[in-house]
Amino acid sequence: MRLRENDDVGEKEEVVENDVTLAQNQWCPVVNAGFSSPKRAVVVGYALTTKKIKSFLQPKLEGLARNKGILFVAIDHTRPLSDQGPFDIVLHKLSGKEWRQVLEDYRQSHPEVTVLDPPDAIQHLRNRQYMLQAVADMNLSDSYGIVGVPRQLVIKRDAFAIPELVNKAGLTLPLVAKPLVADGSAKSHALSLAYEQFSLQKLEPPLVLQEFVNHGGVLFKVYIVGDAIKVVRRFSLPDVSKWELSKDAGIYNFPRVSCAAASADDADLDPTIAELPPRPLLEKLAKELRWRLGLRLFNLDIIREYGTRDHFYVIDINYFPGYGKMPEYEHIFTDFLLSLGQGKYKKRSG
Ligand SMILES: O=P(O)(O)O[C@@H]1[C@@H](OP(=O)(O)O)[C@H](OP(=O)(O)O)[C@H](O)[C@H](OP(=O)(O)O)[C@H]1OP(=O)(O)O
Ligand SMILES: Nc1ncnc2c1ncn2[C@@H]1O[C@H](COP(=O)(O)OP(=O)(O)O)[C@@H](O)[C@H]1O
Ligand SMILES: [Mg+2]
Ligand SMILES: [Mg+2]
Repeated sequence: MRLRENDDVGEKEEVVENDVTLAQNQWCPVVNAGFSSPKRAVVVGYALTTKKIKSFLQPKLEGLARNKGILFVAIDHTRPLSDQGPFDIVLHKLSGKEWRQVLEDYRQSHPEVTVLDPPDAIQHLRNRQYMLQAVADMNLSDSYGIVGVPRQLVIKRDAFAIPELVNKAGLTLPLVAKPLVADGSAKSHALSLAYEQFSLQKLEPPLVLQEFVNHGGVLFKVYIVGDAIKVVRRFSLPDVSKWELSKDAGIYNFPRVSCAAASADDADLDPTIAELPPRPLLEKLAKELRWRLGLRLFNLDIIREYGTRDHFYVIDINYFPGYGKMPEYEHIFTDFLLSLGQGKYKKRSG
């Protein structure tokens, strides 16, 4: 099977082909408490873009995986999935309707295989109208802080109507305009910052208009891998002042803000801006989102409203993000895959 390009939402596609068939049971020596015992390997079939393979499947990860008894095997797109493996886990980040259907059929016919993650749950994140809904529904507020989402408005068509719609909805400028579809294409990452009401007509729907929240130019990336959480700091868009707003600055377009954002972990920053969100708050948020979204591999972009200590906004959620940039991802990921594999064997024998 070959994946079709540009099906429903003009998706990016890059297919990696490989011809690998495994023997029915892959055995692999795992060093355990000083002596070696043969254990069945956890076989992870992967379907990833070339870019993702390069950033994620790094030699250190593969080496560590091998030592822990995890085998990564490339999925061959020219052959039926059921003829390959057998896999314990299927790890994927490819787009396209056809591929989604292949995965859904495979999940039905192979309930014993963990597909990371279910295609319909991933699909939910590909539309910015729904992406943050789960966070809004949670209404998380406790002694550690408040987590919300910026107010937003969906514009499907007719750019001329935007100023009036924004006015009616009571949204406050400046606004961030984000493409409605978040399909990983360059276009889906292009943002505009709109400072002035009538320039809003220049925007190109379909899009989401989100209130810009001043946050001191620092963003927190919260990486989630199953139950594990890691947070890093990144530089973000700078705050917008009243003075800039009064200049009627119009609209600024950014081809892609997020990928250019450097790490801010080692920067000398104002501690009131750089302090990480409280761990218990993130634990609660991640736990609830794993359940609500039905995903185990994702990250959240979180900002702290400038001038507050504990008002946070989730502005973006990404499926299977760039884990290569997450500290210690090799250990965290292999432990996670192992726990999935072991859980399954226990279930079978229990
Ligand atoms: O490529 P990377 O390592 O920057 O990872 C991208 C993510 O960066 P992050 O880890 O959040 O800094 C990136 O996150 P942002 O949307 O940029 O916040 C996306 O997850 C991106 O996937 P896609 O293009 O939306 O399908 C991710 O791209 P893919 O690697 O999945 O293509
Ligand atoms: N509501 C917002 N308020 C302030 N800054 C924002 C807001 N939304 C996005 N940004 C900035 O724009 C960047 C990209 O937006 P994001 O929604 O994360 O899109 P992408 O999916 O392309 O990463 C963020 O990393 C942040 O710097
Ligand atoms: Mg982002
Ligand atoms: Mg994103």
